[in-house]
Amino acid sequence: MSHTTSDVRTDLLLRVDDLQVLYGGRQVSSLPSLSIAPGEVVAIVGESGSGKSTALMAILGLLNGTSAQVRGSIDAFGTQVVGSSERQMRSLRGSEMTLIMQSPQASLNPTMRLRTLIHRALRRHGIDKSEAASRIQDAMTAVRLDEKILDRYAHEVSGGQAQRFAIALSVCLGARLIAADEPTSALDATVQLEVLTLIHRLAQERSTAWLVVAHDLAMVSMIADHVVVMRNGEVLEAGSTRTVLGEPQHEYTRTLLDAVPTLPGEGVEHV
Ligand SMILES: Nc1ncnc2c1ncn2[C@@H]1O[C@H](COP(=O)(O)OP(=O)(O)OP(=O)(O)O)[C@@H](O)[C@H]1O
Repeated sequence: MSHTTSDVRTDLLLRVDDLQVLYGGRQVSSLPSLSIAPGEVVAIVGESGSGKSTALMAILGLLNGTSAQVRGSIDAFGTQVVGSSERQMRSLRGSEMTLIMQSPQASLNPTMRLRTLIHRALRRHGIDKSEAASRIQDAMTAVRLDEKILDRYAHEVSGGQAQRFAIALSVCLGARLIAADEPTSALDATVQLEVLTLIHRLAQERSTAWLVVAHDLAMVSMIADHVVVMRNGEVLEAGSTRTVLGEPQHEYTRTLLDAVPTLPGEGVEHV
């Protein structure tokens, strides 16, 4: 994941250099270097307030035009996110890269059936009806959800189903990078494992890249290829998950690891 400026990789979907986010002159998040290629899962971990979500929001361009001061370079799909207009970012978000929230039910419009939501999203991105039907079928198969569920409203599905639906929506739109902010925190343990398995499978089978914010290292060890450990707005260590979690260099990472109870059962291969 780390690189030097001479190390040019043409397959990268995302490349971040010297990112800093400040509010009122105070640095709340920074990422010196991060890159993601197709099929890679990168996790940003750290305790509450360490700056994980802020980094994710900056990468998605969601801090552009806010009181946040964003410095550095974020190249997403060849577009420079820092300083981009909301119009430019909108065409990128929802097609090339999407965001999955902790609780998708809260962000899904409660007055519409899931089928309407998915059709509207596809229409907004210029996908016609016949193409939409085949994309929906493909995405629902990918996330292992029965298409019948599309006749329901968001409040009529479980948290796990809603999260799968949110992922299906991203798949439908053709997202090559899915950013996810604590995608399993609101789910119970068995369902968490199902969603992690799904993330892992989409990365493996469809080369979907993932940037996942998490505080749960058990989850990270199951799905992530690379991990970035943050504290107080700074990166403490970063590298392959095997190295960072297997031989943590920083006392803080060891503390986070000590806080992991036991890894939940099988279902996903450990990286
Ligand atoms: N709009 C804002 N204005 C001022 N400070 C902010 C703003 N948004 C976030 N912060 C600050 O930035 C810091 C990092 O917050 P962030 O939400 O990125 O942390 P986090 O690691 O994702 O935590 P959590 O796991 O609790 O979501 C915090 O100190 C927070 O108070």
